[in-house]
Amino acid sequence: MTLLATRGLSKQFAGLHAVEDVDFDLPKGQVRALIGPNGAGKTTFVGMLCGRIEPSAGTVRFDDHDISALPAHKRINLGMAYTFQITSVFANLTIAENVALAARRRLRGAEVESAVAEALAHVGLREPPDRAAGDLSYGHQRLLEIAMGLVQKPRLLILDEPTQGLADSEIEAFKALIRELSASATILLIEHNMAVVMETADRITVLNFGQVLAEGTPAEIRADRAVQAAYLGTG
Ligand SMILES: Nc1ncnc2c1ncn2[C@@H]1O[C@H](COP(=O)(O)OP(=O)(O)OP(=O)(O)O)[C@@H](O)[C@H]1O
Repeated sequence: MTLLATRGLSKQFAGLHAVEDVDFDLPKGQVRALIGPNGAGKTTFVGMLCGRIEPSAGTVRFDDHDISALPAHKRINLGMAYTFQITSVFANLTIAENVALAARRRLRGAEVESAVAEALAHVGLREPPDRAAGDLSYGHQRLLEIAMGLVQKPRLLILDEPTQGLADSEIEAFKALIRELSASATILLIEHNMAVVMETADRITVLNFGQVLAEGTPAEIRADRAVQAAYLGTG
């Protein structure tokens, strides 16, 4: 079953085709990586999926409903969660308070507390929960954001550059986390770290100049000449 689909999805910024005519299908349960050179349109594309960026043309369907006109918060209520390159944690709140805010979208009372603890344990953020989020390193703020996404028990989890700022050991733990999460959620992963992409993704979509250049398994993408030329700089 297809959980998320786009048709003809496009975005122009003052004449620049950031995303151009993208048809994209993400089956339920898949871990899909979205890769491409800097400026290929990845963040713009997911911004349109989430309702943060208004498309110039095209449609987005989620769970077979046309959500193209829905505002971002309604898409979250349908089961989409996302973390962005720019962290959106509240710096003055504690770690636990940040996750609790997200948890209250679906839970009340004592359930919030246990869900917060569970989500923090899940992402492996080993920091005191009463620490101010603003005091965390960039990488740990990214993990906190993932916990904020997870606590909402999303059906689709969109992660934009989640390993940026993480130490090597934390990246290893992150790979395991993705595999574990894929049992209960569909995942769309924008990631520059090719080891993470190759080891966690079921399939990879490659964007280049706003268009889909290739799509396939990690092995197919690794062997694709056009991808090598455009993305890896070897051809
Ligand atoms: N708000 C904006 N106004 C004008 N141009 C924009 C805007 N947002 C993105 N762009 C342009 O659209 C193109 C796609 O950018 P986007 O950030 O989506 O790429 P990306 O693949 O996510 O890049 P990166 O890997 O560097 O994050 C780029 O040329 C970028 O400069």
